[in-house]
Amino acid sequence: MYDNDSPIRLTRQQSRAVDRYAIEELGIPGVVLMENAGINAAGAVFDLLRDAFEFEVDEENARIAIVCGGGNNGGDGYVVARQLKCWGMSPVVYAVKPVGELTGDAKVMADAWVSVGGSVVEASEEAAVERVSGEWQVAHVVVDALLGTGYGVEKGGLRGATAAAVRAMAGLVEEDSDGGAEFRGRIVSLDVPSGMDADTGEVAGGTGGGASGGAVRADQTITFVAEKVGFGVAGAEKWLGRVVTADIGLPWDVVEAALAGLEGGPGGGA
Ligand SMILES: NC(=O)C1=CN([C@@H]2O[C@H](COP(=O)(O)OP(=O)(O)OC[C@H]3O[C@@H](n4cnc5c(N)ncnc54)[C@H](OP(=O)(O)O)[C@@H]3O)[C@@H](O)[C@H]2O)[C@@H](O)CC1
Ligand SMILES: [K+]
Repeated sequence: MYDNDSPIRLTRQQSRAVDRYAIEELGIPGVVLMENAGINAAGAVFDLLRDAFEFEVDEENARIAIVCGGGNNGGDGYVVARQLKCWGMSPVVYAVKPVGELTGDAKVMADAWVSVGGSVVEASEEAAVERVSGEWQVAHVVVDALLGTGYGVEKGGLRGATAAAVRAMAGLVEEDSDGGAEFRGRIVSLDVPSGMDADTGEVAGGTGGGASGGAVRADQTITFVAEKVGFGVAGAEKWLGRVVTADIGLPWDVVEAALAGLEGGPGGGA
């Protein structure tokens, strides 16, 4: 974690520039950045678990569902799963894209999770998500690793199994507030609550959601490097919950050097 209290907010382009600078200029592989992101996020999940369920949950009985998308945000989720397993927990990964169809860094991390004996429940069709999401109801922590900075509302709302998974996660909280089936867990989003546009804070369909709209309503968002510009927009706090910033193994002066190379410099949108 940085000790500078996230002094700036990053655009999507700036987030990408930081990753690219580390990979291309400094020679730090993308999987190293992803491992750092995931291990720091796992630490924050562990802290949340301890703080929220101090007297009833230990490593062996913690029920953790990690819902992974098909991009690098999903890759972070597979790292969180592996790290929590190192610490004695048995998280279950739910994958909206089959592990065999992943590419790049996310594929490396998903394969690593399977190699260490981790379990993956594949739910790449909407009906499958609806079937398995009942298991999230009894989780202590549901980790949202579906979409990060790669999603924008200009893409026209959410598609397929991802849309169903976002609806199911939103439903956990809604049922709770309606006095229906009680969800006593916490929802943690990695980098950005899935469905929120990191640049504008917009959510397709607004608060009404709809079949292809809505976003995950997180209790906590663990965001990488720095907050995103969209987090500062009025109304965004409804989706974000408490925001925690996690580093990806890059000292702050390196982040500033990466941003200095972009038009407008490191000021971001704060
Ligand atoms: N080394 C690095 O770069 C690091 C990156 N990091 C992490 O990477 C994240 C950015 O990753 P990213 O760029 O892969 O994008 P991401 O947010 O996973 O979304 C892509 C996925 O979304 C899907 N999708 C898109 N639109 C959709 C829609 N309308 N409805 C449904 N699905 C839709 C799209 O599907 P496809 O279009 O391919 O079918 C694809 O599967 C960043 O937030 C941080 O968490 C950290 O680990 C630090 C190091
Ligand atoms: K997310």
